[in-house]
Amino acid sequence: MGIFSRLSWFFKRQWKQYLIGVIALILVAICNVIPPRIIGDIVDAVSKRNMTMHFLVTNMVVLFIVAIVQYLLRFLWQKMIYGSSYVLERDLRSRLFRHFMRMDTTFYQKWRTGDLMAHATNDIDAVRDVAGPGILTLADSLITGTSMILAMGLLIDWKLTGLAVLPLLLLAVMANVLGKKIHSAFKNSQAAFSSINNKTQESVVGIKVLKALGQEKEDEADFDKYVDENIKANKRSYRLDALFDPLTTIIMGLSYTVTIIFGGLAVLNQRITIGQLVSFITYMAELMWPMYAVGSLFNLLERGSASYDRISELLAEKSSLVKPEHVFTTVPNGTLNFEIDKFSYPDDEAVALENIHFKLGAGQTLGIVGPTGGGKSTIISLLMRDFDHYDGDIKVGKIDIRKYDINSYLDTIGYVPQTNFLFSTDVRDNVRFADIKATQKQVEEASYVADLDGDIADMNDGYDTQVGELGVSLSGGQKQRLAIARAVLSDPKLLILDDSLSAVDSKTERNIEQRIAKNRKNGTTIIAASRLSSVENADQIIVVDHGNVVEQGTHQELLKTPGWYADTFNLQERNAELEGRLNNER
Ligand SMILES: Nc1ncnc2c1ncn2[C@@H]1O[C@H](COP(=O)(O)OP(=O)(O)OP(=O)(O)O)[C@@H](O)[C@H]1O
Repeated sequence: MGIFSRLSWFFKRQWKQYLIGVIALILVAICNVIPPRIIGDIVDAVSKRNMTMHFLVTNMVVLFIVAIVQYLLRFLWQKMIYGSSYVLERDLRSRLFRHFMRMDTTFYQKWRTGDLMAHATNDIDAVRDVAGPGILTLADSLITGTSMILAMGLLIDWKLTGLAVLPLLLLAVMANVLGKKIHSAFKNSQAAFSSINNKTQESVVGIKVLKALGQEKEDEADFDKYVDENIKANKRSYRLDALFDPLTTIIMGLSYTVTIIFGGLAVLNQRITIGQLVSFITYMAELMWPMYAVGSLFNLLERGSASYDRISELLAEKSSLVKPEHVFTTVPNGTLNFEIDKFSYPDDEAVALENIHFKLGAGQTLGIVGPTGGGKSTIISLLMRDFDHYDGDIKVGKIDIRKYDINSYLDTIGYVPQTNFLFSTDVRDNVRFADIKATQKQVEEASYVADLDGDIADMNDGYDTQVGELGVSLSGGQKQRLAIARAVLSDPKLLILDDSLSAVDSKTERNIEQRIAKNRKNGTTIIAASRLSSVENADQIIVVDHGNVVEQGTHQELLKTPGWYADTFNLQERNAELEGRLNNER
Protein backbone atom coordinates (compact mmCIF):
# COMPACT_ATOMS: atom_id res chain seq x y z
CA MET A 1 0.00 0.00 0.00
CA GLY A 2 3.08 2.25 0.42
CA ILE A 3 3.03 2.85 -3.32
CA PHE A 4 -0.14 4.96 -2.91
CA SER A 5 1.56 7.38 -0.53
CA ARG A 6 4.60 7.57 -2.82
CA LEU A 7 2.30 8.47 -5.70
CA SER A 8 0.35 10.96 -3.56
CA TRP A 9 1.90 13.89 -5.52
CA PHE A 10 0.01 12.61 -8.56
CA PHE A 11 -3.26 11.81 -6.79
CA LYS A 12 -3.27 15.33 -5.32
CA ARG A 13 -2.91 16.74 -8.81
CA GLN A 14 -5.72 14.61 -10.25
CA TRP A 15 -7.93 14.63 -7.14
CA LYS A 16 -11.04 15.86 -8.97
CA GLN A 17 -10.99 13.03 -11.51
CA TYR A 18 -10.36 10.43 -8.81
CA LEU A 19 -13.10 11.91 -6.60
CA ILE A 20 -15.66 11.73 -9.43
CA GLY A 21 -14.50 8.18 -10.21
CA VAL A 22 -14.83 7.06 -6.58
CA ILE A 23 -18.26 8.71 -6.20
CA ALA A 24 -19.40 6.82 -9.32
CA LEU A 25 -18.04 3.60 -7.78
CA ILE A 26 -19.93 4.28 -4.53
CA LEU A 27 -23.17 4.85 -6.48
CA VAL A 28 -22.60 1.59 -8.40
CA ALA A 29 -22.10 -0.21 -5.07
CA ILE A 30 -25.34 1.28 -3.73
CA CYS A 31 -27.12 0.10 -6.88
CA ASN A 32 -25.64 -3.36 -6.26
CA VAL A 33 -27.51 -3.60 -2.97
CA ILE A 34 -30.88 -3.34 -4.72
CA PRO A 35 -31.12 -6.55 -6.87
CA PRO A 36 -30.47 -9.09 -4.04
CA ARG A 37 -33.05 -7.26 -1.92
CA ILE A 38 -35.61 -7.53 -4.75
CA ILE A 39 -34.79 -11.23 -5.25
CA GLY A 40 -35.33 -11.84 -1.47
CA ASP A 41 -38.65 -9.97 -1.55
CA ILE A 42 -39.83 -11.99 -4.57
CA VAL A 43 -38.81 -15.30 -2.86
CA ASP A 44 -40.76 -14.25 0.27
CA ALA A 45 -43.80 -13.20 -1.85
CA VAL A 46 -43.74 -16.59 -3.62
CA SER A 47 -43.33 -18.55 -0.38
CA LYS A 48 -46.13 -16.56 1.30
CA ARG A 49 -48.24 -16.90 -1.91
CA ASN A 50 -49.05 -13.14 -2.04
CA MET A 51 -47.26 -12.30 -5.30
CA THR A 52 -49.17 -9.87 -7.60
CA MET A 53 -48.55 -8.83 -11.21
CA HIS A 54 -48.17 -5.22 -10.15
CA PHE A 55 -45.50 -6.19 -7.55
CA LEU A 56 -43.58 -8.24 -10.16
CA VAL A 57 -43.67 -5.57 -12.92
CA THR A 58 -42.68 -2.75 -10.51
CA ASN A 59 -39.65 -4.75 -9.37
CA MET A 60 -38.68 -5.59 -12.94
CA VAL A 61 -38.80 -1.89 -13.91
CA VAL A 62 -36.64 -1.00 -10.88
CA LEU A 63 -34.11 -3.68 -11.90
CA PHE A 64 -34.01 -2.29 -15.45
CA ILE A 65 -33.44 1.30 -14.26
CA VAL A 66 -30.69 0.11 -11.89
CA ALA A 67 -28.96 -1.64 -14.82
CA ILE A 68 -29.04 1.53 -16.97
CA VAL A 69 -27.78 3.74 -14.15
CA GLN A 70 -24.97 1.28 -13.43
CA TYR A 71 -23.96 1.26 -17.11
CA LEU A 72 -23.60 5.05 -17.14
CA LEU A 73 -21.78 5.15 -13.82
CA ARG A 74 -19.33 2.44 -14.90
CA PHE A 75 -18.56 4.39 -18.07
CA LEU A 76 -17.88 7.46 -15.91
CA TRP A 77 -15.47 5.79 -13.49
CA GLN A 78 -13.58 4.09 -16.30
CA LYS A 79 -13.11 7.44 -18.01
CA MET A 80 -12.04 9.23 -14.84
CA ILE A 81 -9.78 6.59 -13.28
CA TYR A 82 -8.22 4.95 -16.35
CA GLY A 83 -7.96 8.37 -18.02
CA SER A 84 -5.94 9.66 -15.05
CA SER A 85 -3.64 6.65 -15.12
CA TYR A 86 -2.68 7.54 -18.71
CA VAL A 87 -1.86 11.07 -17.53
CA LEU A 88 0.58 9.51 -15.03
CA GLU A 89 2.06 7.35 -17.78
CA ARG A 90 2.63 10.40 -19.97
CA ASP A 91 4.12 12.36 -17.10
CA LEU A 92 6.58 9.61 -16.12
CA ARG A 93 7.57 8.89 -19.70
CA SER A 94 8.41 12.50 -20.50
CA ARG A 95 10.18 13.01 -17.14
CA LEU A 96 12.32 9.98 -17.80
CA PHE A 97 13.08 11.01 -21.37
CA ARG A 98 14.03 14.56 -20.30
CA HIS A 99 16.22 13.02 -17.61
CA PHE A 100 17.97 10.87 -20.26
CA MET A 101 18.56 14.00 -22.33
CA ARG A 102 20.11 15.86 -19.41
CA MET A 103 22.40 13.10 -18.19
CA ASP A 104 26.12 13.01 -18.93
CA THR A 105 28.57 10.45 -20.28
CA THR A 106 29.22 8.96 -16.82
CA PHE A 107 25.54 8.08 -16.51
CA TYR A 108 25.55 6.30 -19.88
CA GLN A 109 28.70 4.42 -18.95
CA LYS A 110 26.95 3.16 -15.80
CA TRP A 111 23.53 2.20 -17.21
CA ARG A 112 23.03 -0.27 -20.02
CA THR A 113 20.71 0.60 -22.91
CA GLY A 114 18.48 -2.43 -22.27
CA ASP A 115 18.00 -1.31 -18.65
CA LEU A 116 16.98 2.15 -19.72
CA MET A 117 14.56 0.71 -22.28
CA ALA A 118 13.00 -1.57 -19.64
CA HIS A 119 12.55 1.38 -17.29
CA ALA A 120 10.99 3.45 -20.03
CA THR A 121 8.52 0.72 -21.04
CA ASN A 122 7.78 -2.16 -18.64
CA ASP A 123 8.32 -0.27 -15.39
CA ILE A 124 6.22 2.71 -16.42
CA ASP A 125 3.39 0.36 -17.52
CA ALA A 126 3.48 -1.29 -14.08
CA VAL A 127 3.26 2.08 -12.27
CA ARG A 128 0.45 3.24 -14.56
CA ASP A 129 -1.48 0.08 -13.60
CA VAL A 130 -1.31 1.17 -9.95
CA ALA A 131 -2.96 4.49 -10.77
CA GLY A 132 -5.60 2.85 -13.02
CA PRO A 133 -6.66 -0.73 -12.28
CA GLY A 134 -4.95 -0.52 -8.87
CA ILE A 135 -6.98 2.42 -7.59
CA LEU A 136 -10.09 1.04 -9.21
CA THR A 137 -9.72 -2.40 -7.63
CA LEU A 138 -8.89 -0.95 -4.22
CA ALA A 139 -11.77 1.51 -4.21
CA ASP A 140 -14.18 -0.97 -5.75
CA SER A 141 -13.36 -3.79 -3.35
CA LEU A 142 -13.49 -1.48 -0.34
CA ILE A 143 -16.76 0.12 -1.41
CA THR A 144 -18.44 -3.07 -2.62
CA GLY A 145 -17.15 -4.98 0.42
CA THR A 146 -18.33 -2.33 2.88
CA SER A 147 -21.70 -1.82 1.22
CA MET A 148 -22.39 -5.56 1.07
CA ILE A 149 -21.44 -6.02 4.73
CA LEU A 150 -23.61 -3.03 5.70
CA ALA A 151 -26.51 -4.39 3.63
CA MET A 152 -26.11 -7.85 5.22
CA GLY A 153 -26.01 -6.35 8.71
CA LEU A 154 -28.60 -3.58 8.40
CA LEU A 155 -31.13 -5.35 6.18
CA ILE A 156 -30.79 -8.89 7.55
CA ASP A 157 -28.82 -9.75 10.68
CA TRP A 158 -25.67 -8.32 12.31
CA LYS A 159 -24.80 -11.49 14.27
CA LEU A 160 -24.88 -13.65 11.15
CA THR A 161 -22.87 -11.00 9.23
CA GLY A 162 -20.18 -10.94 11.94
CA LEU A 163 -19.81 -14.74 11.83
CA ALA A 164 -19.72 -14.81 8.01
CA VAL A 165 -16.99 -12.18 7.62
CA LEU A 166 -14.79 -13.42 10.49
CA PRO A 167 -12.70 -15.72 8.20
CA LEU A 168 -11.82 -12.66 6.05
CA LEU A 169 -9.36 -11.53 8.73
CA LEU A 170 -7.12 -14.41 7.65
CA LEU A 171 -6.70 -12.68 4.29
CA ALA A 172 -5.26 -9.54 5.90
CA VAL A 173 -2.78 -11.61 7.95
CA MET A 174 -1.61 -13.49 4.85
CA ALA A 175 -1.27 -10.28 2.81
CA ASN A 176 1.04 -8.89 5.44
CA VAL A 177 3.21 -12.02 5.60
CA LEU A 178 3.63 -12.37 1.82
CA GLY A 179 3.85 -8.64 0.96
CA LYS A 180 7.60 -8.07 1.41
CA LYS A 181 8.54 -11.35 -0.26
CA ILE A 182 6.43 -10.59 -3.32
CA HIS A 183 7.94 -7.08 -3.56
CA SER A 184 11.51 -8.39 -3.70
CA ALA A 185 10.49 -11.19 -6.09
CA PHE A 186 9.00 -8.64 -8.48
CA LYS A 187 12.09 -6.48 -8.24
CA ASN A 188 14.21 -9.47 -9.28
CA SER A 189 11.93 -10.37 -12.15
CA GLN A 190 11.97 -6.78 -13.46
CA ALA A 191 15.79 -6.81 -13.26
CA ALA A 192 15.86 -10.12 -15.16
CA PHE A 193 13.64 -8.56 -17.83
CA SER A 194 16.14 -5.68 -18.14
CA SER A 195 18.93 -8.20 -18.72
CA ILE A 196 16.95 -9.85 -21.54
CA ASN A 197 16.46 -6.41 -23.06
CA ASN A 198 20.19 -5.72 -22.88
CA LYS A 199 21.07 -9.05 -24.39
CA THR A 200 18.57 -8.69 -27.26
CA GLN A 201 19.69 -5.14 -28.01
CA GLU A 202 23.37 -6.10 -28.01
CA SER A 203 22.83 -9.16 -30.22
CA VAL A 204 20.63 -7.34 -32.74
CA VAL A 205 23.02 -4.39 -33.01
CA GLY A 206 26.02 -6.70 -33.27
CA ILE A 207 24.37 -9.26 -35.57
CA LYS A 208 26.88 -8.73 -38.38
CA VAL A 209 29.84 -9.40 -36.09
CA LEU A 210 28.06 -12.39 -34.53
CA LYS A 211 27.45 -13.93 -37.94
CA ALA A 212 30.90 -13.11 -39.25
CA LEU A 213 32.46 -14.88 -36.26
CA GLY A 214 29.99 -17.79 -36.53
CA GLN A 215 28.75 -17.19 -32.99
CA GLU A 216 24.98 -17.54 -33.58
CA LYS A 217 24.68 -20.89 -31.77
CA GLU A 218 26.72 -19.69 -28.80
CA ASP A 219 24.72 -16.49 -28.66
CA GLU A 220 21.44 -18.42 -28.77
CA ALA A 221 22.62 -20.54 -25.85
CA ASP A 222 23.67 -17.40 -24.01
CA PHE A 223 20.27 -15.81 -24.69
CA ASP A 224 18.51 -18.94 -23.37
CA LYS A 225 20.39 -18.49 -20.11
CA TYR A 226 18.96 -14.99 -19.72
CA VAL A 227 15.46 -16.26 -20.56
CA ASP A 228 15.82 -19.07 -17.99
CA GLU A 229 16.90 -16.53 -15.38
CA ASN A 230 13.89 -14.40 -16.22
CA ILE A 231 11.51 -17.34 -16.06
CA LYS A 232 13.02 -18.45 -12.74
CA ALA A 233 12.48 -14.97 -11.30
CA ASN A 234 8.92 -14.81 -12.70
CA LYS A 235 8.10 -18.27 -11.37
CA ARG A 236 9.17 -17.19 -7.90
CA SER A 237 6.88 -14.17 -7.95
CA TYR A 238 3.95 -16.16 -9.33
CA ARG A 239 4.58 -18.98 -6.84
CA LEU A 240 4.26 -16.49 -4.00
CA ASP A 241 1.22 -15.02 -5.68
CA ALA A 242 -0.24 -18.51 -6.12
CA LEU A 243 0.00 -19.05 -2.38
CA PHE A 244 -2.36 -16.13 -1.98
CA ASP A 245 -5.07 -16.78 -4.57
CA PRO A 246 -6.38 -20.22 -3.46
CA LEU A 247 -6.58 -18.86 0.07
CA THR A 248 -9.41 -16.62 -1.11
CA THR A 249 -11.41 -19.68 -2.20
CA ILE A 250 -10.84 -21.41 1.14
CA ILE A 251 -11.88 -18.33 3.06
CA MET A 252 -15.01 -17.88 0.94
CA GLY A 253 -15.82 -21.58 1.45
CA LEU A 254 -15.51 -21.07 5.21
CA SER A 255 -17.77 -18.03 5.07
CA TYR A 256 -20.44 -19.95 3.09
CA THR A 257 -20.29 -22.90 5.53
CA VAL A 258 -20.71 -20.58 8.49
CA THR A 259 -23.61 -18.81 6.71
CA ILE A 260 -25.45 -22.00 5.80
CA ILE A 261 -25.13 -23.48 9.31
CA PHE A 262 -25.94 -20.32 11.31
CA GLY A 263 -28.30 -18.84 8.66
CA GLY A 264 -30.25 -22.17 8.53
CA LEU A 265 -30.53 -22.12 12.32
CA ALA A 266 -31.73 -18.48 12.22
CA VAL A 267 -34.49 -19.45 9.71
CA LEU A 268 -35.50 -22.43 11.88
CA ASN A 269 -35.61 -20.11 14.91
CA GLN A 270 -37.65 -17.67 12.79
CA ARG A 271 -35.14 -14.85 13.42
CA ILE A 272 -34.97 -14.31 9.64
CA THR A 273 -37.15 -15.39 6.71
CA ILE A 274 -36.10 -17.74 3.88
CA GLY A 275 -36.12 -14.74 1.51
CA GLN A 276 -33.71 -12.91 3.79
CA LEU A 277 -31.36 -15.91 3.82
CA VAL A 278 -31.46 -15.97 0.00
CA SER A 279 -30.65 -12.21 -0.07
CA PHE A 280 -27.85 -12.79 2.46
CA ILE A 281 -26.29 -15.53 0.30
CA THR A 282 -26.63 -13.31 -2.81
CA TYR A 283 -24.83 -10.51 -0.96
CA MET A 284 -22.13 -13.04 -0.02
CA ALA A 285 -21.74 -13.88 -3.71
CA GLU A 286 -21.28 -10.16 -4.40
CA LEU A 287 -18.48 -10.20 -1.82
CA MET A 288 -16.63 -12.81 -3.89
CA TRP A 289 -15.38 -10.29 -6.46
CA PRO A 290 -13.80 -7.86 -3.94
CA MET A 291 -12.17 -10.87 -2.23
CA TYR A 292 -10.60 -12.15 -5.45
CA ALA A 293 -9.75 -8.62 -6.45
CA VAL A 294 -7.65 -8.24 -3.29
CA GLY A 295 -5.43 -11.05 -4.64
CA SER A 296 -4.83 -9.39 -8.01
CA LEU A 297 -4.58 -5.98 -6.37
CA PHE A 298 -1.84 -7.26 -4.17
CA ASN A 299 0.09 -8.52 -7.19
CA LEU A 300 -0.46 -5.30 -9.10
CA LEU A 301 0.60 -3.04 -6.24
CA GLU A 302 3.78 -4.96 -5.45
CA ARG A 303 4.76 -5.01 -9.11
CA GLY A 304 4.06 -1.27 -9.42
CA SER A 305 5.94 -0.53 -6.23
CA ALA A 306 9.03 -2.50 -7.37
CA SER A 307 8.92 -0.66 -10.71
CA TYR A 308 8.49 2.72 -9.06
CA ASP A 309 11.58 1.98 -6.91
CA ARG A 310 13.55 1.31 -10.09
CA ILE A 311 12.33 4.45 -11.87
CA SER A 312 12.98 6.60 -8.78
CA GLU A 313 16.52 5.25 -8.53
CA LEU A 314 17.13 6.28 -12.12
CA LEU A 315 15.55 9.72 -11.71
CA ALA A 316 17.64 10.33 -8.58
CA GLU A 317 20.86 10.03 -10.58
CA LYS A 318 22.53 13.41 -10.83
CA SER A 319 24.64 14.62 -13.71
CA SER A 320 28.26 14.95 -12.63
CA LEU A 321 28.69 18.09 -14.74
CA VAL A 322 29.54 21.27 -12.84
CA LYS A 323 26.64 23.68 -12.28
CA PRO A 324 28.08 27.15 -11.65
CA GLU A 325 26.06 29.79 -9.85
CA HIS A 326 26.43 32.21 -12.70
CA VAL A 327 26.50 30.85 -16.23
CA PHE A 328 27.70 32.66 -19.33
CA THR A 329 25.46 32.20 -22.32
CA THR A 330 27.59 33.95 -24.92
CA VAL A 331 30.72 32.16 -26.01
CA PRO A 332 33.26 34.58 -27.55
CA ASN A 333 35.43 33.81 -30.54
CA GLY A 334 38.57 33.87 -28.37
CA THR A 335 41.71 31.85 -27.73
CA LEU A 336 41.40 28.30 -26.46
CA ASN A 337 43.65 27.62 -23.45
CA PHE A 338 43.89 23.94 -22.62
CA GLU A 339 45.66 23.53 -19.27
CA ILE A 340 45.00 20.04 -17.93
CA ASP A 341 47.31 18.90 -15.12
CA LYS A 342 45.62 15.58 -14.48
CA PHE A 343 42.49 13.68 -15.50
CA SER A 344 41.26 10.17 -14.68
CA TYR A 345 38.02 8.60 -15.92
CA PRO A 346 35.36 8.24 -13.20
CA ASP A 347 35.86 5.09 -11.09
CA ASP A 348 39.22 4.51 -12.75
CA GLU A 349 42.46 5.01 -10.88
CA ALA A 350 44.68 5.16 -13.97
CA VAL A 351 45.72 8.65 -15.05
CA ALA A 352 44.34 9.20 -18.57
CA LEU A 353 45.85 12.66 -19.18
CA GLU A 354 48.71 14.46 -17.48
CA ASN A 355 50.18 17.88 -18.14
CA ILE A 356 48.50 18.55 -21.45
CA HIS A 357 49.00 22.24 -22.14
CA PHE A 358 48.34 24.04 -25.40
CA LYS A 359 47.04 27.37 -26.61
CA LEU A 360 45.09 27.80 -29.82
CA GLY A 361 44.31 31.23 -31.23
CA ALA A 362 40.98 31.89 -32.97
CA GLY A 363 41.16 30.75 -36.58
CA GLN A 364 44.09 28.37 -35.98
CA THR A 365 44.25 24.62 -36.52
CA LEU A 366 45.61 22.08 -34.04
CA GLY A 367 46.55 18.52 -34.97
CA ILE A 368 46.49 15.84 -32.26
CA VAL A 369 48.32 12.64 -33.17
CA GLY A 370 49.99 9.78 -31.37
CA PRO A 371 49.94 6.04 -30.88
CA THR A 372 46.59 4.32 -30.41
CA GLY A 373 45.23 4.64 -26.87
CA GLY A 374 47.51 7.62 -26.28
CA GLY A 375 44.72 10.00 -25.18
CA LYS A 376 43.60 11.88 -28.32
CA SER A 377 39.88 11.21 -27.89
CA THR A 378 40.13 11.88 -24.16
CA ILE A 379 41.36 15.43 -24.86
CA ILE A 380 38.37 15.90 -27.15
CA SER A 381 36.02 14.43 -24.53
CA LEU A 382 37.10 17.10 -22.06
CA LEU A 383 36.61 19.80 -24.69
CA MET A 384 33.12 18.42 -25.36
CA ARG A 385 32.38 18.56 -21.61
CA ASP A 386 31.72 14.84 -21.33
CA PHE A 387 33.53 15.09 -18.00
CA ASP A 388 33.97 18.19 -15.83
CA HIS A 389 36.17 16.89 -13.04
CA TYR A 390 39.91 17.30 -13.58
CA ASP A 391 42.91 19.18 -12.21
CA GLY A 392 43.48 22.29 -14.28
CA ASP A 393 41.13 24.15 -16.55
CA ILE A 394 40.11 24.72 -20.15
CA LYS A 395 39.31 28.30 -21.11
CA VAL A 396 37.66 29.78 -24.15
CA GLY A 397 37.95 33.58 -24.30
CA LYS A 398 39.51 33.60 -20.79
CA ILE A 399 36.44 31.92 -19.25
CA ASP A 400 36.47 28.38 -17.88
CA ILE A 401 34.29 26.25 -20.19
CA ARG A 402 32.51 24.86 -17.12
CA LYS A 403 31.10 28.35 -16.51
CA TYR A 404 29.28 28.47 -19.84
CA ASP A 405 25.76 27.24 -20.18
CA ILE A 406 26.42 23.79 -21.62
CA ASN A 407 23.98 24.10 -24.51
CA SER A 408 25.25 27.53 -25.54
CA TYR A 409 28.81 26.24 -25.33
CA LEU A 410 28.18 23.07 -27.36
CA ASP A 411 26.21 25.07 -29.94
CA THR A 412 29.47 26.78 -30.89
CA ILE A 413 31.15 23.44 -31.65
CA GLY A 414 30.86 21.26 -34.72
CA TYR A 415 31.94 17.78 -33.69
CA VAL A 416 32.55 14.72 -35.83
CA PRO A 417 33.01 11.75 -33.49
CA GLN A 418 35.09 8.67 -34.22
CA THR A 419 31.99 6.52 -34.60
CA ASN A 420 29.45 8.68 -36.35
CA PHE A 421 25.74 8.29 -35.80
CA LEU A 422 23.24 8.78 -38.60
CA PHE A 423 19.50 9.02 -38.12
CA SER A 424 17.13 6.88 -40.17
CA THR A 425 15.87 9.73 -42.32
CA ASP A 426 17.02 11.22 -45.64
CA VAL A 427 20.42 12.65 -46.51
CA ARG A 428 19.17 16.27 -46.32
CA ASP A 429 17.79 15.98 -42.79
CA ASN A 430 20.91 14.18 -41.64
CA VAL A 431 23.08 17.04 -42.91
CA ARG A 432 20.88 19.75 -41.39
CA PHE A 433 20.19 17.85 -38.16
CA ALA A 434 21.55 20.61 -35.91
CA ASP A 435 19.72 23.31 -37.86
CA ILE A 436 16.61 21.91 -39.45
CA LYS A 437 15.77 25.32 -40.95
CA ALA A 438 18.98 25.35 -43.04
CA THR A 439 18.30 26.03 -46.72
CA GLN A 440 18.98 23.61 -49.56
CA LYS A 441 21.85 25.91 -50.63
CA GLN A 442 23.47 25.65 -47.19
CA VAL A 443 23.05 21.86 -47.22
CA GLU A 444 24.67 21.69 -50.67
CA GLU A 445 27.58 23.90 -49.59
CA ALA A 446 28.23 21.75 -46.51
CA SER A 447 28.07 18.60 -48.66
CA TYR A 448 30.60 20.18 -51.06
CA VAL A 449 33.03 20.94 -48.20
CA ALA A 450 32.74 17.30 -47.08
CA ASP A 451 33.30 16.18 -50.70
CA LEU A 452 29.96 14.36 -50.57
CA ASP A 453 28.17 16.34 -53.30
CA GLY A 454 29.30 13.98 -56.09
CA ASP A 455 28.11 10.90 -54.19
CA ILE A 456 24.72 12.50 -53.50
CA ALA A 457 24.32 13.41 -57.20
CA ASP A 458 24.83 9.72 -58.05
CA MET A 459 22.16 8.58 -55.58
CA ASN A 460 18.73 7.76 -57.07
CA ASP A 461 16.84 10.25 -54.93
CA GLY A 462 19.65 12.74 -54.34
CA TYR A 463 19.18 14.63 -51.06
CA ASP A 464 15.90 12.73 -50.53
CA THR A 465 17.69 9.38 -50.35
CA GLN A 466 16.85 7.50 -47.17
CA VAL A 467 20.03 6.41 -45.38
CA GLY A 468 18.41 3.52 -43.47
CA GLU A 469 18.92 2.75 -39.79
CA LEU A 470 22.31 4.07 -38.65
CA GLY A 471 23.05 4.90 -42.27
CA VAL A 472 23.13 1.23 -43.27
CA SER A 473 22.72 2.03 -46.99
CA LEU A 474 25.84 4.22 -47.13
CA SER A 475 29.51 3.25 -47.36
CA GLY A 476 31.82 3.87 -44.40
CA GLY A 477 33.43 6.83 -46.18
CA GLN A 478 30.05 8.31 -47.12
CA LYS A 479 28.88 8.08 -43.51
CA GLN A 480 32.01 9.87 -42.34
CA ARG A 481 31.64 12.62 -44.92
CA LEU A 482 27.95 13.04 -44.13
CA ALA A 483 28.91 13.52 -40.48
CA ILE A 484 31.49 16.14 -41.56
CA ALA A 485 28.89 17.96 -43.68
CA ARG A 486 26.57 18.04 -40.65
CA ALA A 487 29.32 19.50 -38.47
CA VAL A 488 30.43 22.23 -40.92
CA LEU A 489 26.88 23.26 -41.88
CA SER A 490 26.49 25.83 -39.12
CA ASP A 491 30.05 27.18 -39.55
CA PRO A 492 30.94 26.49 -35.90
CA LYS A 493 33.48 28.57 -33.97
CA LEU A 494 35.32 25.36 -33.15
CA LEU A 495 35.31 22.34 -35.47
CA ILE A 496 36.53 19.07 -33.97
CA LEU A 497 37.30 16.08 -36.17
CA ASP A 498 38.08 12.95 -34.18
CA ASP A 499 39.75 10.54 -36.57
CA SER A 500 37.02 11.45 -39.04
CA LEU A 501 38.88 10.85 -42.26
CA SER A 502 40.05 7.31 -41.60
CA ALA A 503 37.61 5.75 -44.10
CA VAL A 504 38.36 8.04 -47.08
CA ASP A 505 41.21 7.76 -49.58
CA SER A 506 44.13 10.21 -49.63
CA LYS A 507 42.76 12.23 -52.56
CA THR A 508 39.36 12.75 -50.94
CA GLU A 509 41.08 13.56 -47.65
CA ARG A 510 43.13 16.28 -49.33
CA ASN A 511 40.01 17.71 -51.02
CA ILE A 512 38.18 17.89 -47.70
CA GLU A 513 41.15 19.48 -45.91
CA GLN A 514 41.53 22.16 -48.58
CA ARG A 515 37.82 22.93 -48.63
CA ILE A 516 37.60 23.09 -44.83
CA ALA A 517 40.61 25.45 -44.73
CA LYS A 518 39.04 27.69 -47.38
CA ASN A 519 35.57 27.58 -45.87
CA ARG A 520 36.65 28.23 -42.29
CA LYS A 521 39.03 31.15 -42.47
CA ASN A 522 37.99 32.48 -39.05
CA GLY A 523 37.04 29.22 -37.35
CA THR A 524 39.29 27.22 -35.06
CA THR A 525 39.79 23.57 -35.97
CA ILE A 526 41.08 20.57 -34.03
CA ILE A 527 41.91 17.42 -35.95
CA ALA A 528 42.75 14.21 -34.09
CA ALA A 529 44.09 11.65 -36.54
CA SER A 530 46.07 8.47 -36.92
CA ARG A 531 47.07 9.38 -40.51
CA LEU A 532 49.64 12.17 -40.21
CA SER A 533 48.84 13.61 -43.64
CA SER A 534 45.58 14.85 -42.06
CA VAL A 535 47.45 17.31 -39.84
CA GLU A 536 50.35 18.35 -42.10
CA ASN A 537 48.96 21.87 -42.60
CA ALA A 538 47.99 22.48 -38.97
CA ASP A 539 49.42 25.57 -37.21
CA GLN A 540 50.62 23.34 -34.43
CA ILE A 541 50.67 19.63 -33.73
CA ILE A 542 50.89 17.76 -30.44
CA VAL A 543 51.90 14.10 -30.15
CA VAL A 544 50.13 12.39 -27.24
CA ASP A 545 51.35 9.13 -25.79
CA HIS A 546 50.33 7.52 -22.50
CA GLY A 547 48.30 10.63 -21.72
CA ASN A 548 51.31 12.99 -22.02
CA VAL A 549 52.45 15.41 -24.71
CA VAL A 550 55.67 13.85 -25.95
CA GLU A 551 56.32 16.10 -28.95
CA GLN A 552 54.96 19.50 -29.99
CA GLY A 553 55.53 21.82 -32.97
CA THR A 554 54.66 22.35 -36.62
CA HIS A 555 54.91 19.58 -39.22
CA GLN A 556 58.29 20.85 -40.42
CA GLU A 557 59.65 21.22 -36.89
CA LEU A 558 58.51 17.75 -35.88
CA LEU A 559 60.00 16.17 -39.01
CA LYS A 560 63.37 17.58 -38.06
CA THR A 561 63.20 16.16 -34.53
CA PRO A 562 63.91 12.46 -34.22
CA GLY A 563 60.96 10.78 -32.55
CA TRP A 564 57.55 9.16 -33.02
CA TYR A 565 56.23 11.80 -35.45
CA ALA A 566 59.18 11.71 -37.86
CA ASP A 567 59.35 7.89 -37.78
CA THR A 568 55.61 7.45 -38.30
CA PHE A 569 55.42 10.07 -41.05
CA ASN A 570 58.25 8.43 -43.02
CA LEU A 571 56.64 5.02 -42.60
CA GLN A 572 53.22 6.25 -43.71
CA GLU A 573 54.76 8.05 -46.71
CA ARG A 574 56.56 4.88 -47.82
CA ASN A 575 53.31 2.89 -47.48
CA ALA A 576 51.38 5.50 -49.47
CA GLU A 577 54.04 5.42 -52.21
CA LEU A 578 53.90 1.63 -52.35
CA GLU A 579 50.10 1.69 -52.47
CA GLY A 580 50.22 4.26 -55.31
CA ARG A 581 52.66 2.11 -57.29
CA LEU A 582 50.52 -1.01 -56.85
CA ASN A 583 47.43 0.87 -57.99
CA ASN A 584 49.24 2.13 -61.08
CA GLU A 585 50.43 -1.41 -61.94
CA ARG A 586 46.82 -2.67 -61.73
N1 LIG B 1 35.28 5.83 -20.98
C1 LIG B 1 36.46 5.41 -20.55
N2 LIG B 1 36.60 4.93 -19.30
C2 LIG B 1 37.82 4.52 -18.86
N3 LIG B 1 38.94 4.57 -19.61
C3 LIG B 1 38.86 5.03 -20.85
C4 LIG B 1 37.61 5.48 -21.39
N4 LIG B 1 37.81 5.89 -22.66
C5 LIG B 1 39.13 5.73 -22.91
N5 LIG B 1 39.75 5.21 -21.83
C6 LIG B 1 41.17 4.91 -21.71
O1 LIG B 1 41.89 6.13 -21.86
C7 LIG B 1 43.07 5.92 -22.62
C8 LIG B 1 43.12 6.89 -23.81
O2 LIG B 1 42.09 6.54 -24.71
P1 LIG B 1 41.70 7.45 -25.96
O3 LIG B 1 40.45 6.90 -26.53
O4 LIG B 1 41.72 8.86 -25.54
O5 LIG B 1 42.92 7.15 -26.93
P2 LIG B 1 43.12 7.58 -28.44
O6 LIG B 1 44.47 8.19 -28.52
O7 LIG B 1 41.99 8.39 -28.93
O8 LIG B 1 43.13 6.14 -29.12
P3 LIG B 1 42.71 5.72 -30.62
O9 LIG B 1 43.69 6.34 -31.56
O10 LIG B 1 42.86 4.25 -30.58
O11 LIG B 1 41.32 6.17 -30.83
C9 LIG B 1 43.07 4.46 -23.04
O12 LIG B 1 43.93 3.76 -22.15
C10 LIG B 1 41.63 4.02 -22.84
O13 LIG B 1 41.59 2.67 -22.43
